[in-house]
Amino acid sequence: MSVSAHRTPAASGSPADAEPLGRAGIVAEFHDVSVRFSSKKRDVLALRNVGLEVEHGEFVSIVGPSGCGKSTLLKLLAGLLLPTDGRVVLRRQRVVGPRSDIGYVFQRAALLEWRTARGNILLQAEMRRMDSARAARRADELIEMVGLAGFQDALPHELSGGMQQRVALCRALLHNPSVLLMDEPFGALDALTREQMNVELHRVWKQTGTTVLLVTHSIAEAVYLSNRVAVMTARPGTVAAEITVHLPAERDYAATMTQPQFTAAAGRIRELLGAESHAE
Ligand SMILES: Nc1ncnc2c1ncn2[C@@H]1O[C@H](COP(=O)(O)OP(=O)(O)OP(=O)(O)O)[C@@H](O)[C@H]1O
Repeated sequence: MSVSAHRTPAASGSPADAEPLGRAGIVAEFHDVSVRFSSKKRDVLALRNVGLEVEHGEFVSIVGPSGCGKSTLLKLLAGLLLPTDGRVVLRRQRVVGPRSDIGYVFQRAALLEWRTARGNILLQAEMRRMDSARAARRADELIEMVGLAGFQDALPHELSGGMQQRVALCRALLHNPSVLLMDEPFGALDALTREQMNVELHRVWKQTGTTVLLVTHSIAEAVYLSNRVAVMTARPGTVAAEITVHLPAERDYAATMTQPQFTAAAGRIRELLGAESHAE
């Protein structure tokens, strides 16, 4: 199938542009980005003129109607797709192929069944040929940080869904990526586990200082976790509004849910999404 939003050639990734682009302090940039998927059967304009910037250390969530191109945005930043128009920039270099300086967490943990939790985390190190002693130290630190201590030798089937996602999170953070991309990482978990994972992710984000771009369908999750929430329109998706979340860095879950800053941000996002779902 020929698609105009090309999958990028494997194992490219070296930035073509030597001159740094964009502004210092901005890690990820989408400039006027459009993506069209064209095949004999279908022609889909998935994204239209998307503009978004993510600062170093920021936590930005992306919300929007189903099919508006949220996952496509993450794939563009990872270099797994190239835009039809516009420019995607990561760490001041244009994305021209798969980038190794990102971490990716998906809805399903996708762990190797025959490897222990620690073995799954260290897979990242093996694929990247990282120094094994350093990787092992980092894996142990992360296991401790996400509360998996005592389960490092468990096989995936011995872990709950939440624990499996913690393993996936450790695996994605092992190489200290410049951006952590998370695509509905807690969508398959029950509501209570999801809340616990939100609290843990917030703590891990504060501890590591990693820049995070999270795709979610949960307004509460987006507001609780983020500095900023980008709200997208229905397809062709574009960023309709950016809501800054004015919450303290310390966020107790239950208390946060009732804070006026939380309800104001969540209400505004709900309004914007409601307007979208009624749009033609
Ligand atoms: N590889 C592809 N080839 C053809 N069309 C694609 C491809 N990837 C995505 N699309 C289309 O692009 C649009 C955006 O898809 P995407 O998965 O980015 O949306 P999304 O907002 O993440 O959706 P959801 O919230 O339902 O997961 C959809 O219409 C989808 O069918």
